[in-house]
Amino acid sequence: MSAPVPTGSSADSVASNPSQPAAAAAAPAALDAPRREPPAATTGAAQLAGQSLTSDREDTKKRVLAALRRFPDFPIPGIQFIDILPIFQDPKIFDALLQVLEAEIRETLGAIPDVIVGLDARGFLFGPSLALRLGCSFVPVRKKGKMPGPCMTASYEKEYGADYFQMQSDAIKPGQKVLVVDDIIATGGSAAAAASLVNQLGGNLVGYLFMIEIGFLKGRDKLGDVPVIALVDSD
Ligand SMILES: O=P(O)(O)OC[C@H]1O[C@H](OP(=O)(O)OP(=O)(O)O)[C@H](O)[C@@H]1O
Ligand SMILES: Nc1ncnc2[nH]cnc12
Repeated sequence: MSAPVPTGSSADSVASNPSQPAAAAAAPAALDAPRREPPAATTGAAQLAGQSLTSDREDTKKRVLAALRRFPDFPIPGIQFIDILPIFQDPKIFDALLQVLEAEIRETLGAIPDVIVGLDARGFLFGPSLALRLGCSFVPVRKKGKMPGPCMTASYEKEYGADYFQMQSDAIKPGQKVLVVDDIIATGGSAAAAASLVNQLGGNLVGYLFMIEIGFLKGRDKLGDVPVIALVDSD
């Protein structure tokens, strides 16, 4: 059942799976190049650049948290609804968000997925943009009855109700690496249903990505043993 979301927006935690390898970005050195330490000035510059990337990322998380609006008792009594739409009204925040999400995917997965699966409807707001940045496909999971042709269906329960998700039966090729993307993970019911559809289609689920995690609902416990990236925790 539902519990109200705390009103505070203090923490800005990344909930990446720490067991995953970071993407090694450095290009391999030429085989016949002599080995030598980089000059101290280069090391210092690289460190500064790294620090600046980290602080940019923390800054983006703070801006995302600050942009959220909270509405009590929507869509039903007892739910505090987190409204993400202001993020998309500000192109600077939206762009910074995409940049950080892309970096989180590259670092956590260490590879680019073949397909981003976005969940109806708010996963459609940024899933296709992320797919373009990564150079991978975008495939939607939609609420039942919206798509033509043969579809697979999964029922699920979420924080404020129950519903059915569908995917077109040929949307994913067997073995494709799939990342499930959505705006918010609350109870995890929606994301778990999307994962079951991906599995039914023969996809290889490599992880999940959320902008926001409502941590106290412990939705990630439903998601099994793949990396779960959540940019900020709303608790
Ligand atoms: O973790 P859960 O408890 O499953 O809840 C999370 C889901 O709920 C919201 O979608 P909603 O079904 O309200 O659809 P919408 O995007 O069309 O508003 C949200 O966008 C997630 O998809
Ligand atoms: N509290 C919440 N706010 C916004 N979207 C949600 N989806 C599930 N729970 C939600």
